[in-house]
Amino acid sequence: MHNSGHDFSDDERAGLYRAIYERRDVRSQFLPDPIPRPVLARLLNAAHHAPSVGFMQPWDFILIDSPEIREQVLASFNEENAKAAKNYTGERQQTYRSLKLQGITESPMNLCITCNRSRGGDHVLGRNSVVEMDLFSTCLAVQNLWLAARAEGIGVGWVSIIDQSRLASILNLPENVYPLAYLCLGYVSEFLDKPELETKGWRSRLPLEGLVHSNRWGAEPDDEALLEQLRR
Ligand SMILES: Cc1cc2c(cc1C)N(C[C@H](O)[C@H](O)[C@H](O)COP(=O)(O)O)c1[nH]c(=O)[nH]c(=O)c1N2
Repeated sequence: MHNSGHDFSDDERAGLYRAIYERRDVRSQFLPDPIPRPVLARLLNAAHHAPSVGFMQPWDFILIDSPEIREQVLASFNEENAKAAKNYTGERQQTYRSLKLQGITESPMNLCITCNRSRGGDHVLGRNSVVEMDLFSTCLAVQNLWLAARAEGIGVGWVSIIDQSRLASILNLPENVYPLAYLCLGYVSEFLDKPELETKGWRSRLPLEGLVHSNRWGAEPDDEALLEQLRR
């Protein structure tokens, strides 16, 4: 059968999967080396080629190198992180406190990807029933950038332990613009083999076979051949 969409070479396909499997959330391994502008432009362009509801392209990219702004963001992180630590007790809390959950000042740059909730006007194609579709679209821009960064040898860390309204005010965001992702970017000393949360015993990857259902929630697929592949 001729399949003209099957036009990735084996190497190209392997490269894409490699970026997917070897992408990591980076917090501790940042090097101070600046990101060359052509590389940064490629990452932003990768993000800008994400799918978006009604082709809304709700994202903007705030490049942050100001030490003062980063210190303000870090202060919000420290406050929110102290609150978050109180959700745990005993050994779990000790483990939580031992986790490094941001690289705001060590990374050579921070990037906030925002979602402009009113871009495209009142009626965006595909956003009529579920208004959050713009946020989901912006998440895809984040993931595009994250994968492209991996292929460029650049680590990305997502810091969500920040008060969003404080972040919006630090970055001077207009009313309709939501600070969707606060990211730390930079070259790294290494990409870890596994998520740090797994290595540190916080949580491990769930078996995929238990997450695949057939037609209705809870019904295990009776496709043994597929299940066997999923167990690998
Ligand atoms: C929306 C969102 C928000 C956050 C994260 C991720 C995502 C998708 N992650 C990273 C997260 O812990 C990590 O992705 C998982 O542990 C899996 O590890 P790898 O990304 O595969 O290395 C993350 N990590 C961290 O150290 N501090 C944080 O605030 C956050 N916040």
